[in-house]
Amino acid sequence: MKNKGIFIAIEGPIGVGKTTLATILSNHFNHTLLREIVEENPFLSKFYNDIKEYALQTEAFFLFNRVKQLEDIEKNTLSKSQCVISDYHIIKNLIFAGLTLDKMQFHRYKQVYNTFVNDLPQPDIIVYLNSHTDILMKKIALRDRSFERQMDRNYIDELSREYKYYFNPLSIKHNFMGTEPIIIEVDNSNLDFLNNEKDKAFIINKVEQAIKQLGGYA
Ligand SMILES: Nc1ncnc2c1ncn2[C@@H]1O[C@H](COP(=O)(O)OP(=O)(O)OP(=O)(O)O)[C@@H](O)[C@H]1O
Ligand SMILES: Nc1nc(=O)c2ncn([C@H]3C[C@H](O)[C@@H](CO)O3)c2[nH]1
Repeated sequence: MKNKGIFIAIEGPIGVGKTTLATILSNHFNHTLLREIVEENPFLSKFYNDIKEYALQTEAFFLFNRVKQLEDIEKNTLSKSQCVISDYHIIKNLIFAGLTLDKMQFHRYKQVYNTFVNDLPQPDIIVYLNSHTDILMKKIALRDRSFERQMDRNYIDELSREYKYYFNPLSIKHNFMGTEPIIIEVDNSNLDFLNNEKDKAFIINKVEQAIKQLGGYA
């Protein structure tokens, strides 16, 4: 078992069920839950009204918040051999920024991203969730966050496509700063981790297997 705590991240497009699954897993394993900030981002509702105009501020805010959260989690939790389950991976900054920034902005943003992310803790295991766009749109509508009410189906479609690109097994090492986390890819279009015990046991078992592979204890 490594000296540091195991770091597990859940990723996938908007509304796929990251926070739901991260909460279930952190309760099951009794690990620290790291949740992304959402409502605290002062640009998000303006961003959804005018993506081009507010993209740079929005992406910068998300990036620096996540950098701070991950620095804190390294100092206060992982370095003390405690495990963490996070409802995001910092790679999502690149995935979103690649869609929302113009070419020159994205080029500069990537330089800043690389500078900061190099020193941050990297997850050992990533659960990558994906679902059909129809299902994502339905979940987003059911959750009914005010700033997501006009969510563009094409935006969700493009995001899902970008996620597939970033999580393509052939480009993992390149896209994840040279690291090779264990990736558990699950299409949860027809799974319900929250209400169906069999589905919940299925995903917990997958994570337990990955932890064993790392030589750790769940
Ligand atoms: N397996 C599931 N079956 C049915 N509904 C689900 C399931 N998982 C999550 N939900 C519901 O879908 C909505 C989105 O879930 P959640 O907030 O966990 O997604 P998320 O990926 O964290 O979203 P975001 O990207 O916006 O942070 C919530 O209303 C949640 O209750
Ligand atoms: N533009 C942009 N960049 C990000 O890094 C990012 N991370 C999350 N989000 C949006 C998606 C959900 O509406 C909501 C909750 O995930 O916040 C983001 N939007």
